[in-house]
Amino acid sequence: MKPLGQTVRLTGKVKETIRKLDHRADQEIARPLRLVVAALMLRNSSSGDAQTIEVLICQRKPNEPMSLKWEFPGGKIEPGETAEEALARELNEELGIDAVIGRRVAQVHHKYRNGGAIDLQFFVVNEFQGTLENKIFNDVRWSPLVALPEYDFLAADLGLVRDLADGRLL
Ligand SMILES: Nc1nc2c([nH]c(=O)n2[C@H]2C[C@H](O)[C@@H](COP(=O)(O)OP(=O)(O)OP(=O)(O)O)O2)c(=O)[nH]1
Repeated sequence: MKPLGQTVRLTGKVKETIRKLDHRADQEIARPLRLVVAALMLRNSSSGDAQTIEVLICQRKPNEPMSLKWEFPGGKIEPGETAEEALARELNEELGIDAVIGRRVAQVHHKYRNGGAIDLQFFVVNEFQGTLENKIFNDVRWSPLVALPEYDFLAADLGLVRDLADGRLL
């Protein structure tokens, strides 16, 4: 038996293997799958005879990660919450409204380049009480569905944005 405190010499290959394992463990601990919910808040707008469906979109602040990208209002599900409860809470915190959460229309799994993965569920919101207030965003706008691809959306949203603009989802 070696006495305690004696240094064990590791070969370069063993050191490399340990370094890789450590690195993988760090990533898994630091970056669990984030469960996120977001709202497709819809309204009808009419000009003349034409009816357009508009959706509420929000721009992230300049000092946040993924700054100035556009997204749909929402956020992470907290422990003990259902997806609908989490979304109602987020809409209240971000926009000051009491929303009626409608049907779930899409679910997206996305891996960001920094290694973070998200599971994103989208719910329709057609009804809410209260006055919309921008509490945390750089900008908040109603956009016609067809105009959504003009905005610089978060990568995880791009497929959904295309489907909404092409009339494939709603
Ligand atoms: N609300 C919302 N989040 C989205 C969308 N698309 C998308 O990739 N996300 C991501 C951005 C965030 O990483 C995460 C939402 O978490 P969050 O609302 O708590 O925002 P956050 O920036 O504080 O997140 P984090 O840095 O703490 O991870 O989901 C979207 O359309 N809406």
